[in-house]
Amino acid sequence: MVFVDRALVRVKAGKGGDGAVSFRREKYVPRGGPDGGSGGKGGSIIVRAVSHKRTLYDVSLLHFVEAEPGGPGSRGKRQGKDGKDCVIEVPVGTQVFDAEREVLIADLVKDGMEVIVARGGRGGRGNAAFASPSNRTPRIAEKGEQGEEKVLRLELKTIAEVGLAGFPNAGKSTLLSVISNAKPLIADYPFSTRYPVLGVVERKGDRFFVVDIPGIIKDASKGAGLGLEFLRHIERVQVILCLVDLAPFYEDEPLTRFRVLLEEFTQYSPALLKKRIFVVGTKLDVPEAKQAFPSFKAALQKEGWKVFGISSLTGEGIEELLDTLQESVVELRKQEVEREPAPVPVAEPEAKTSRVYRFESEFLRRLVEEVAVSVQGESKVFEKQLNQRLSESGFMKYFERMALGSTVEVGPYRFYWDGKGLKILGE
Ligand SMILES: Nc1nc2c(ncn2[C@@H]2O[C@H](COP(=O)(O)OP(=O)(O)OP(=O)(O)O)[C@@H](O)[C@H]2O)c(=O)[nH]1
Ligand SMILES: [Mg+2]
Repeated sequence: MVFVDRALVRVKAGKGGDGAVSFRREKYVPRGGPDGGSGGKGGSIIVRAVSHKRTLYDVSLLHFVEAEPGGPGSRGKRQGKDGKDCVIEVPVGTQVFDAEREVLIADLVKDGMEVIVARGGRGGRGNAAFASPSNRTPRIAEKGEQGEEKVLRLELKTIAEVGLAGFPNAGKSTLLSVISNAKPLIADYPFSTRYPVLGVVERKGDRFFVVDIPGIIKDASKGAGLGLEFLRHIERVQVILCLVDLAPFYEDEPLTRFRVLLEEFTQYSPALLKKRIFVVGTKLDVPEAKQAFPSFKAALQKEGWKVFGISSLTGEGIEELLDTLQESVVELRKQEVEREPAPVPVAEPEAKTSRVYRFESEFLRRLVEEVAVSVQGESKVFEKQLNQRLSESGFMKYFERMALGSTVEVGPYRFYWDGKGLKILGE
């Protein structure tokens, strides 16, 4: 598998089909009326997140994607065929940007989430639609509308709760192989891991994701080693484990290596330091490592760090580490729900064209459900109460950036934005 986490692709939605000019021709009807049908709608371009993909490699080879045009209208008021939508599948965690305007269109953080990035053009009306008492034989029909066109920048930022960071050879991949289903490459030479590897830890009826990234060395932020390129993949984790090899094969002291690691984090993005960070001394089965551990731990504890000692070989300390990790993950997940609203996909600032926005927000879904249950099918009352609650919760401002007529999807509910509030969307 070739790992690629960025891609640029130009997309063009299908043109709408042209409307037809035609007149009814039947025996014994000398001058039949206009019967030219409308053109079909052009296909749209959709970007969808799927869990079985791990890389943007194939997408990066696409360069240009175009959806099918709508078919032309024809006689007998027959409408043209709609063009097929074109779906670009990307890994979960892909952010979709409009490259020309540098705005985030969507952040596809869950399996199955999708966004329409370019809408197909509307079909043109046929001459049947133009008949009026003053013009019974219109010879005009509309052309189909052009499909939207965009340049997309796709950027994959792995979604995982826990990230493993450390110098090359620290034992990151070995730990991942012991605690999760992943089978990463393990080797005694530096930079054996060349791209992020995701593993699932299943335990005590729960599961969480851990991502292993290539080793980091001094001056990585200036391009040394594999550079800080891959730190992007721990930007979204909740907990970072800093693995420090305590076996005596390095020039620097373990403490020094830990500080270098923190310094490289700072260079990349100070936000990383705001995450929960645990220090993990590794390879305690090696006698020298075992010996070095107490003073290493004491020194860091004095500064307020939480420190663990493990051996992936014997399993020492692993259960204790996992217990704490799981507690943290559960706790931080709860906080996340409380911290909402933080809707995704992100609405564009002052979007001009209407589109479908799917909000994967637990908070919003609950709010809609509560109102729905309380008013029991009275749609006018439902809309009124819903919009009131949305204003109170501060959610309304997200919708205000959308173009008029945009569709808003929340769980199984669909609405449209009428400029002031959400209205229920009938099929
Ligand atoms: N004795 C001992 N050796 C270990 C332990 N964990 C890892 N190793 C060895 O250390 C070497 C490096 O392990 P990896 O897991 O590949 O290290 P890494 O941090 O993923 O390295 P990079 O991918 O290069 O950054 C391998 O030879 C492992 O067998 C451990 O707990 N005890
Ligand atoms: Mg590795």
